[in-house]
Amino acid sequence: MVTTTPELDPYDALVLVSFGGPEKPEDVVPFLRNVTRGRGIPDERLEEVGEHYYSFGGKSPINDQCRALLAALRSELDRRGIDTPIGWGNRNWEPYLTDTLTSLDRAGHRRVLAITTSAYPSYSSCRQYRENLYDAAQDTALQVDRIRQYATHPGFVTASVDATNAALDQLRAAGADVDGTRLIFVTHSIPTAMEDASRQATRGYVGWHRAVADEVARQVSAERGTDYRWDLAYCSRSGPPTQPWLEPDVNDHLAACRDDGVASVVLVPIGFISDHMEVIYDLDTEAAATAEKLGLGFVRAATAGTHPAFVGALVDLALERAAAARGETPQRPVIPGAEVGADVCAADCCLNLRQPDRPALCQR
Ligand SMILES: CC1=C(CCC(=O)O)c2cc3nc(cc4[nH]c(cc5[nH]c(cc1n2)c(C)c5CCC(=O)O)c(CCC(=O)O)c4C)C(CCC(=O)O)=C3C
Ligand SMILES: [Fe+2]
Repeated sequence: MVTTTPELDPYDALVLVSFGGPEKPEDVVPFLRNVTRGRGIPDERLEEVGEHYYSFGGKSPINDQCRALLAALRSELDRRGIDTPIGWGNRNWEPYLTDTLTSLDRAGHRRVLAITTSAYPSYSSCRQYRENLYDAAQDTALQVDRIRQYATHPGFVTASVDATNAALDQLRAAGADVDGTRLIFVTHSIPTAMEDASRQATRGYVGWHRAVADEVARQVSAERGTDYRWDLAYCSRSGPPTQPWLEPDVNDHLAACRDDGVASVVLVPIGFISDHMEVIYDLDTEAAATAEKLGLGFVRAATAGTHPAFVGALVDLALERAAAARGETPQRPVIPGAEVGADVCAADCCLNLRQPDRPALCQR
């Protein structure tokens, strides 16, 4: 029989919702087809991205990272005496979200709380997940809610602060004078039209990243007694060259930093929660090579991964969402001056510019 634990009532199941990635070389092309269906990405870009995967044996690290996060969430729930099951479903690869929700439905679950591996507003990181939840829940009796967009939660920021400090320590151990190190916060580029749409109902994709970057830099600066300068740069641009995307590209920005007299940099990938392909290829391979060529000291800080502050924050966010679903008014921790993410998005949140009428869950 399906039961609920009081803390998570009314939810009787949790589900981790992620992007998905190939497990072996034969998966790469079908995975890329799933991701890019109807998105107008040039073939050359797809071949290029396919090579990124093949250069790592055709396997993305993202699925193993989801398994590690699931195990960490399970331990944290157990530690708090919460025995609610937690499932896992992806948007673009096995285990597919549709199959996961179908099995939860067949097992008698009714109210499911989704935890996405994407922390910011924007069509790609918010609404697209909610559209996929809508589609996946279609033939079930499930009611699916989602934890709020969480990048501005203090626990997520703590993980990045620790990672930035560790990266600065590593640079110093290698002999760099880290007082002048530039912190370069990095996230996935998106089309500028998608950024504009994200500002309709929230402070936007860029605004959220700037708030997180500012707070990480502030905490790191305070702890180390040095006023660190920071910038926000972007990776993983795709789409046709005629379409404007957020800039500067991280590689161009490294050159600009060198021209500015900077001797070393720490790249802090605040846009991603784990070391998936964008991180290990676009940053650890490509940007690291650019830095090497420029003679810049370079360390890439860890992503949140299974940092205890991050895992604890996700469980806190689930409890917060459950309290709100019960009609209570929970505390909603947020970093200073930043926006609290929405549990239930506004109708015009992160609009789908291609298919404005496509239905999505977790909105008014
Ligand atoms: C904001 C954002 C996140 C962060 C939020 C989140 O985590 O969701 C993210 C994550 C990811 N993106 C990933 C992979 C890909 N993204 C692509 C394409 C695109 N991403 C976009 C945005 C984002 N993407 C956009 C605007 C496009 C253009 C096409 C479109 O408008 O949709 C393409 C197509 C080829 C290419 O163009 O690069 C691939 C293969 C993987 C898996 C990595 C792995 O396998 O380890 C992950 C975690
Ligand atoms: Fe992407």
